[in-house]
Amino acid sequence: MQINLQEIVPDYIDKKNISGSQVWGKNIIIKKGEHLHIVAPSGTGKTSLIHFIYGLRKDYTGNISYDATDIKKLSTESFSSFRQNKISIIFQDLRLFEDQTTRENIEIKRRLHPFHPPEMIDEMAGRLGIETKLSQQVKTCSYGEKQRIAIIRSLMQPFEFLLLDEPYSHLDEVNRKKAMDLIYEECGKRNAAMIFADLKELDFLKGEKVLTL
Ligand SMILES: Nc1ncnc2c1ncn2[C@@H]1O[C@H](COP(=O)(O)OP(=O)(O)OP(=O)(O)O)[C@@H](O)[C@H]1O
Repeated sequence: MQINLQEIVPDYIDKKNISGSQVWGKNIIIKKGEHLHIVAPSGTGKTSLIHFIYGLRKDYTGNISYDATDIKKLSTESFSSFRQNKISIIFQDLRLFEDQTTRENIEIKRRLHPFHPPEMIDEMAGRLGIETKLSQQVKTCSYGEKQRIAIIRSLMQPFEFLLLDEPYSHLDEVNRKKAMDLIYEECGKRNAAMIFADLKELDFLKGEKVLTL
């Protein structure tokens, strides 16, 4: 399966102002197993693009298709069930259940569409240094801890595409590296593609495909 971006331009951007963009108005194909980094300053549309690809927003011209299926033509219900096995996401605003514990937040996702056994939650929490937070309510965790919870939650389901919207903004370099290693490993297990949006190119990502908005 592949994602095709065909001449996407958000409705709120004047087409006259996209000439410098490597994404808006261009044709881009993202295939299984590929890693694409979208690097752009604040307010240039990274979140919009991620939400377009995830099917949450349709306020753009152009077409986004998964293989031959144009996502604007899918009903909300059919795209939602398509996503369950094909697309996972880490939202910039994380969208965790604040009154539930870390483990509950991750386990809900794991149970809905299992890819890993429950023990994997402990293993991943240990790798990312939040094993002591598993029984703690999410609302009492720091934002950097919440980002790690959202990362682990996103890795519980099967997927062919993983969308990441500034997932490391509150993580120090050591924790970024640990999280990135885990994400790479999990994408590798599924031969999944990764689309990663961030403000700047991270040092350890150099050498991969980078496009600016
Ligand atoms: N429906 C809309 N109408 C008008 N402007 C919009 C709309 N949606 C987004 N924008 C504007 O488009 C720009 C891009 O927003 P977006 O959240 O996609 O940027 P971003 O690159 O993810 O920013 P950040 O790095 O700060 O999170 C912003 O200036 C935002 O105000």
